[in-house]
Order: sequence, then structure tokens, then C-alpha cells
Amino acid sequence: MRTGPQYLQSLDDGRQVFLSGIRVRDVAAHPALAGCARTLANLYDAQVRPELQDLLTMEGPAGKRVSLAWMVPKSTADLERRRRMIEHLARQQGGTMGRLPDYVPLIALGLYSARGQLARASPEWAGNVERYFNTCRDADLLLTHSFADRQIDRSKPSAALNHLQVVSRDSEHLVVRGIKSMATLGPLANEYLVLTPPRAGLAPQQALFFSVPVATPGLRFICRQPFSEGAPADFPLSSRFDEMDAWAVFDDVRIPLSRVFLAENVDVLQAAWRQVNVFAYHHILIRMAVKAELFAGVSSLVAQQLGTSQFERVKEELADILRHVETLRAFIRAAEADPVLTREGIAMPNPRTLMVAHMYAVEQHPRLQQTLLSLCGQGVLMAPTHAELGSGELQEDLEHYLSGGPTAPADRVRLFRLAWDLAGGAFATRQVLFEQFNGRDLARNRLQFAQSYDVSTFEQMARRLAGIEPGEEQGR
Ligand SMILES: Cc1cc2nc3c(=O)[nH]c(=O)nc-3n(C[C@H](O)[C@H](O)[C@H](O)COP(=O)(O)OP(=O)(O)OC[C@H]3O[C@@H](n4cnc5c(N)ncnc54)[C@H](O)[C@@H]3O)c2cc1C
Repeated sequence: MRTGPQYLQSLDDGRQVFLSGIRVRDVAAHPALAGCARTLANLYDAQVRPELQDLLTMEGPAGKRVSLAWMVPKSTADLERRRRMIEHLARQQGGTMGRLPDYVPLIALGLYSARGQLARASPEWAGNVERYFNTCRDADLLLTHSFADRQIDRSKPSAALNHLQVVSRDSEHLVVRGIKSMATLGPLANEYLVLTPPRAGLAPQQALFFSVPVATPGLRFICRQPFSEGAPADFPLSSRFDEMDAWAVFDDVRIPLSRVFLAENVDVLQAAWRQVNVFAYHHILIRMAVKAELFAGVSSLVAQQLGTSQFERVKEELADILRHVETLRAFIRAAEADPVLTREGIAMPNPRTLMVAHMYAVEQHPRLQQTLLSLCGQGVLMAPTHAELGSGELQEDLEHYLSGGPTAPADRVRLFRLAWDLAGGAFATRQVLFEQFNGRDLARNRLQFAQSYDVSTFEQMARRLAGIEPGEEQGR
């Protein structure tokens, strides 16, 4: 198992990462990335702490400890064990980081569980997936992934757009060119798993599942504007948990055939897709439930701070947040208690329950932010920085006018600055977008759910109660 320092050292591998137009030579030390890198390093350190071994690790096939993130679940008990690990890791950041080291292993598990479908098209692909899964587990690698393609014109068929695609091949490689437009954590990962999602009018050369090391020649990551550059005391979340999103440009990148899991086969891609993604929703929901716990905690403290917690309206708002926490927990436990077993006996948390739960969680998330802001009032904006609090000229005024509440002025400021990072600032806006889109977009998930739901027995009951005889309706 790797430690934090070993993880940080692994990032010094010649990777091509650009931020504000400039090549970053040392990602672990760059001010915009260092806070998040340290957060990830702390998680690697946690898994070698003796008291956390049972929670975060398991015995691997070679008898050595490996991360529990790579468990292949066979039962409800396994899914519950995974949940306890995810909860523990997510609570370290209040659920505000979606791409911890335990996330992409669930997409790799999806691929692993879809090996049967891949093998029908090419036994080599299935073998490659198995080797990849085992290698990443044994080397304790941090993975990032992309399925999103660039937004140019969504009304056009995929084949008419220059999405990432195979441009040539030799006996040992595919050569791919194009861009993946979202690789969260790409600059701080070791491995990059790339998946084409099913799209209308997908050209065969665009249908691809493969993985490469982040430091592969020809692969460049271009970061978005960072939100992490404030002082940790003033920006307690964004300074440490800004998981950088990046474009990944493939400039004729050579992909060894041993790293290809599917290529140029649209039918198999469509058949395997749902299984590839389903395990990740378990993680998303558990993390979103943890984030809802944080909203509940901050909202409750804010109400105490402002002396509003005894007002009926405020109590109701707090109760709504708690109801949301418990609803998410109930969904998660229901999905674990009623798993669907794959042909190889791998336990998938119930996919339908996960899908409904995810739509509910995404719909409710903006409300959490809105509720917290409404409970804060002006306080969330008018919280001075720690530098201002300690500055000679203003210190007296600030301390005088911020005192009188249940806590010292400095703690009051800490609380409201946390509330701002969680619900008000740029980091919080990215959280809204992330929750809305990281499990594909809500509108299309809703549509897919409606289309895949068999309502025939409900219709039969309605017909019976209406007195409509079977086969009587027009057109039947
Ligand atoms: C912060 C953040 C981090 C992310 N991290 C990752 C990551 O690490 N890896 C990854 O693969 N992806 C990631 N994503 C991207 C995510 O996969 C996409 O945002 C998601 O799939 C939606 O695609 P899009 O953003 O291109 O939106 P689009 O597909 O362009 O959609 C834009 C809007 O148009 C609507 N729309 C588009 N087409 C249709 C249609 N046919 N019918 C009806 N409505 C339509 C959508 O509902 C949406 O409202 C991330 C996204 C965000 C915001």
C-alpha cells in the first residue's frame, strides 16, 4: 500500500499539465493544486494507519493488504462494508470531493463485471480489463476517468464531430486523436481511464474504452481556472478540496493494444455501458448523503450563532435537511439490501433504486445551498478574512462588533467562511454543476428512466378499475 509521500512522489513523472496557459513542472507544489494533492496524500497515509486497516483495506490475492476500493462485492454485506469505507473517506472533506481514490475503481469494477460482454467481441479485451484491474489494485494507483466529449453542436450526430477517435493502428498500438472535455483530478492522478458514452450517430472509430498512464507522450491536461488560491483559514473547503477539472488533449497518442478494453464496436459499447457505470452511483449517493450531513451541521450551527434556532420556520428548514439525509440513507440501504447479481456473481447495488435515488439527490442539492444561504442572511457575506481580523487598525472594530453571540468573534467568522465556501462562492457553484452533471445530466437520466420502466402492470390495474376490457382500446 502506498503512503502519502509515495503518492506525491509518483506525480513527478513528466506529465504535461497546463494551468493559466503555463506548463506546471511540479503539480504537487503548485499553489493551485498543492492543497488538493495534500488532501489526497492524507488519505493514502490513513490507509496504512493500523486502527483504520479493517475499515479501508482488505487482504489482496497475494496475501498483501490492498485498498478496499478494489473489492469485488458478492453480497449485501460486502456492499455495506464498502459503504462504511466511502463514508469515512468522504467525511474528511464533508462530501465535497467526488473523485477520491475510491471512486474510479468502481468504474473499473463496472468494466470488470462486463468482461463477459466484452469477451464475446474479443477475448483479449476481457483479459486486458482483468489485468488492468489487478495491476491498479496491487500498485495502489489513483485513477481519473473521462466519458464526456466536448460541446460543439449537440444537434449533430457524433460521427459529424471530431470526437476522440482512432486515426491509425499498427500491430501493437491504436493511435488516437481528439479531446476529452472533462477529466476531474486528471492533473493529480496516475492512470487515466477513457470511455466513449453511447451517443446518437456514433462512428465506429469513436467507440473506445482504454486506459493510459497520465504521463503518456502526446497527452496534455489543460486545467480550468482554479478556486483554491485563498488562505485555508478563510477558504476552508476550496483551499484544500478543489479537485481540478481538466481537458485532456490526445495528440496522436499511442495506446498499447494491451490497454484497450473495447475498440470500434458500437453494439458492444451500447450493451456494456449500463453495467460499466452502475457501481459508481453507489459512491455518488453515499458521498452526497455525507455532504447533506455537512449542510445539516453548518445550518444548525448558523442558526445557533444567530439565535434563530427556536423560530418555527428555522426548525422546519433544519428538519427538511435532516429528512433529506435520512431519505438518502434509506435509498442507499435499500439498494444494498436488494442487489442484482451478475452472471459471475458480482453484487450490483440495485440499479433501479440507485437511479431513482440519484435523480432525487440531484434535484434536492441546490435546495440545500439555498436553505443554508437563507439561514445565514448577511452574515455569510460580511465575514472578514483572518488577516483583517488580526490587522491593527480594524481589529478593535471587528472584535467589538462581532462579539456578543454564543461564540468568540474568530469562531463566528470561521463558521460563516465555511458556509460561504459550501453554499455561496465559486467553489460552491462548481459543486452545483458537479452534482448536476457528474452522473450524466438529470434531464436525460429522467428520460432514460421513464423509457426503461415497464408500466404494463400499472396500466392493467387502471384498465380494470376503469372497466376497460383488454384489447378494447383504440388501435390495439
Ligand atoms: C464539475 C464537473 C466535473 C465533471 N467531471 C467529469 C469527469 O471527471 N469525467 C467525465 O467523464 N465527465 C465529467 N463531467 C462531465 C459530465 O459527464 C457532463 O457534464 C455530462 O455528461 C453532461 O454533458 P455536458 O456537460 O457536455 O452537457 P450537454 O450534453 O452539452 O448538455 C447541456 C444541456 O443540454 C441538454 N441536452 C443536451 N443534449 C440533449 C438531448 N439530446 N436531449 C435533451 N436535452 C439535451 C442537457 O440536458 C443539458 O441541460 C463533469 C462535469 C462537471 C460539471
